Amino acid sequence: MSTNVAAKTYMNYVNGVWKESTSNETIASYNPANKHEVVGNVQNSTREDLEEAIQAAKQAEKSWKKLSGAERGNILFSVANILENNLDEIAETMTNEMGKTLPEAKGETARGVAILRYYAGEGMRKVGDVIPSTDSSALMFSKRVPLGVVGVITPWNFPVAIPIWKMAPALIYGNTVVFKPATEAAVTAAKVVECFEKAGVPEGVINLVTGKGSVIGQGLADHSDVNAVTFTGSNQVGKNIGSSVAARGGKYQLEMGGKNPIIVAEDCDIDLAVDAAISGGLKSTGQKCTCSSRVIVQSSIYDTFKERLLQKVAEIKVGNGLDSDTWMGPCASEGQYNTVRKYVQIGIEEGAQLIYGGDEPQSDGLRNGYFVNPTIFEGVTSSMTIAQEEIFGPVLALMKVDTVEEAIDLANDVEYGLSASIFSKNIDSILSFIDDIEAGLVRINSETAGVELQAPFGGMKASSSHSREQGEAAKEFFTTVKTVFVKG
Ligand SMILES: NC(=O)C1=CN([C@@H]2O[C@H](COP(=O)(O)OP(=O)(O)OC[C@H]3O[C@@H](n4cnc5c(N)ncnc54)[C@H](O)[C@@H]3O)[C@@H](O)[C@H]2O)C=CC1
Ligand SMILES: O=C(O)CCC(=O)C(=O)O
Repeated sequence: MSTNVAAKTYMNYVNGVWKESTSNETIASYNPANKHEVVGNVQNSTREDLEEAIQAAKQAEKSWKKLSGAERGNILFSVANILENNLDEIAETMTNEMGKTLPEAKGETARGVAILRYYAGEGMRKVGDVIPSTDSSALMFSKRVPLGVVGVITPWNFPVAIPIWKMAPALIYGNTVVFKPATEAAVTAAKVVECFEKAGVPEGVINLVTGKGSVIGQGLADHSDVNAVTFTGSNQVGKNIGSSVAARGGKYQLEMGGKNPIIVAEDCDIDLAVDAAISGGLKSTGQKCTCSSRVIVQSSIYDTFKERLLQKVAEIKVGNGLDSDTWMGPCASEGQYNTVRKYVQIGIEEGAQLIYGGDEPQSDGLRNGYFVNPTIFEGVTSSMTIAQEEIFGPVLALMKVDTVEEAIDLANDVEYGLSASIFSKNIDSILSFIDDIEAGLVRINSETAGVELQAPFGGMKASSSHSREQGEAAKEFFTTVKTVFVKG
């Protein structure tokens, strides 16, 4: 464990108090644009720390759930205002900590504000239905009630939006939270939790415990006082969490990987499709579960599409996300950088043709960061590893097909089913795509990435545990239903 004394050390937040871990150890969170810069040190927490947080959350739930939805909503409105007032600082921390460009980080933080306001409003909306009883003198109704303590385990790629789209609905419906963020974004997470503290969220209602996934994340999954766990991250970790929570009868929700296709049909607006492949595939350095990674193009327009794509990709400026002319920042960590390099090598070895990138930018200012150039392969077939596995990097695989039917079959030929898009002006192709594509997010003439907070979000197949997040769908996960029968 390295502690950099020059960088600030961030504490856990347990029962309304910022406190050190009982381990007396911290973990450094590095700037991926400059691997020598420590953005902050976070607590390397122990199971003892976690136990204290879970018990605080359990205790706090008794009075938190007794507040009216409107009262809880007022507190979330306040969190939203405080986050908005601190937007620039939090966005800058995000860029420093995980590399996405400052405009993207600001956009994400503003989205966090909007999500908080959306769920604050939910506090005033209905939590049940009156159902006619067969007994005419009885009143029967359903009432949604909180689950109890919710464990929130989040990744580094959306360090503000993902924690907030899990914590805000958990809280508004009366649950309390123990939040374990990815270490690569834990400083940003601490700043988000500060907004909840400043808004007057009562002690124990939200708790932050940083540390290793195998200790704190698994500890949440295993603990019988944690009634539900919501997770976003890799498939491997997600599946383990799901089985651990299920084994003790808890509720779980997993949002995991994608291998999202964009189909480019011969009748489409090619320039729009090129822009969508670039924006959907390479923004955030390809580190979104909704990123386009397979570009499936009809053969009659393949050469034109490829030529325009190569022209546009050549204009991309890779650099530090804080620089105003940077379009694409670094990979978020050394591990992520190594993963991208590994997949580029596998692509070459398996016979795909590398037609752009695959290397690092050569500028002196970028040597200390985890930068890679945007990368394009062609001649990719469905059996290749780079057509099947989530890379989570700026790598596009071009695949050629003769018909839209063939394109849809190819698009479905992966274990994932998160997001998928088609570019076409033909209504028959569009309708077939809507019906036949195996994806939770179906996008027509629009890139695969892009999520609206008021709509259900989640995937089919191995991409999720089949529940949905965000919008009204969140109510399904964060509450359970009582059916009440009243007779005078
Ligand atoms: N679907 C998505 O949005 C994301 C997908 N990924 C995928 O996962 C790959 C690896 O990224 P990682 O950051 O390592 O993801 P990860 O799945 O290891 O980490 C996600 C969260 O789970 C926690 N965690 C790790 N091991 C755990 C364990 N054994 N028990 C409980 N919690 C645990 C982490 O600390 C973090 O908070 C990426 O290359 C990408 O393919 C990563 C981040 C987000
Ligand atoms: O595309 C988005 O805005 C959300 C993506 C996401 O949830 C993720 O990458 O984990």
